[in-house]
Amino acid sequence: MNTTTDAPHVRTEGLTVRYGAFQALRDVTVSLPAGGISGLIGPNGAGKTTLLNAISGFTPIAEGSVHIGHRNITALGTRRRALAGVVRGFQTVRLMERESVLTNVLVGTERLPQPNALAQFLALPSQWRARNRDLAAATEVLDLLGLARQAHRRVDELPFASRRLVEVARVLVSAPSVILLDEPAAGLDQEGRQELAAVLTRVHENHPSTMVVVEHDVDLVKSLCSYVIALDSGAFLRDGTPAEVFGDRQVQLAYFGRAASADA
Ligand SMILES: Nc1ncnc2c1ncn2[C@@H]1O[C@H](COP(=O)(O)OP(=O)(O)OP(=O)(O)O)[C@@H](O)[C@H]1O
Repeated sequence: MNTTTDAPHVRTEGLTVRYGAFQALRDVTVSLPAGGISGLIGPNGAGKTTLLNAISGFTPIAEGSVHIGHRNITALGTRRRALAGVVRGFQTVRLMERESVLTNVLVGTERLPQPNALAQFLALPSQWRARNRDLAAATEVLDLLGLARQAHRRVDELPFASRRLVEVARVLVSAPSVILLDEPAAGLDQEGRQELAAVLTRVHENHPSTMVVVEHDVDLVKSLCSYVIALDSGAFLRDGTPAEVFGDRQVQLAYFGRAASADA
C-alpha cells in the first residue's frame, strides 16, 4: 500500500460531542497516520459518523480539538476546513438524480477557490480558467474511477454501484488531502464492494491523501486499510493494524458480541 508524507496526519484530542444531554463522543483522542487508509469501526451508535462530522466541522464540538498536520482547525467552519483539504462523503447517496454524472461531480469543485461573483458575471478570463481547471479535474477523476464513458448520462439511469462511485468522485474531484468516507460500500453487493476497494486503493496510489473509511465489513477493512480505530459507545476502544484490532478481545466483544479466535 502506498503511503506518503505529502498528506497530513489527522489528530483529535479529548474530543467530546454532545447532542443535548447525550454524549455521542467522550474524550476521544485518536491519531490517523499521514498518507494511509484508516478504517473506523465499531457497532451501531458507536460514534463513527459523529467523529467524521467533528473532524469535517459538520458537528459542533463541546470539548477537545482537531488537528490536520500541525494546524489546529477546531475553530474553522466546514467551508474553511474543505478549503484546507478536509472533505467528507456521506453515508447515503446524495446526488442530483436528474443531472448528468459530470454535473454532479463538478459540484465537488465548488470547494476549490473560485473567481468572485463579478468576474463570473463579466465572464472574465479567470472564470474560464477556473472552469477549464474544474473540467480537467472532473475528467481525470471520472477516468480514474472508470466512469469516463458515463460522464454525460443522467445519474438516475445508472446502477446503484455506479451512483456510489459518482458520490466518491464528487469527494475526490477537489483532490483533498484528507478524505473522510462514511460507509462508501453501503448497499453494494460483494462484487461492488471488491470493485470499490480496488478503486479506492487506485485513487490512493494516484493521489497522496490521508483517507478514513467508516466500514462495517471486516473483510473490506482488512483488505483496504493499513490502520484501524475502534470506537464503542462514544469512546475510543483500540487502534492498530487490522490484525491487532480485530484480534483484540474487547473489540470482538463490542463488535461481534463474543470473543472469537483471531482470523486476521
Ligand atoms: N443529531 C443527533 N441528535 C441526537 N442524537 C444523535 C444525533 N446523531 C447521532 N446521534 C446519536 O449519537 C450516537 C452516535 O451516532 P453515530 O451516527 O455517530 O454512530 P455510528 O457509529 O456512526 O452508527 P452507525 O454505524 O449506526 O451509523 C447514536 O446513539 C445516535 O443515535
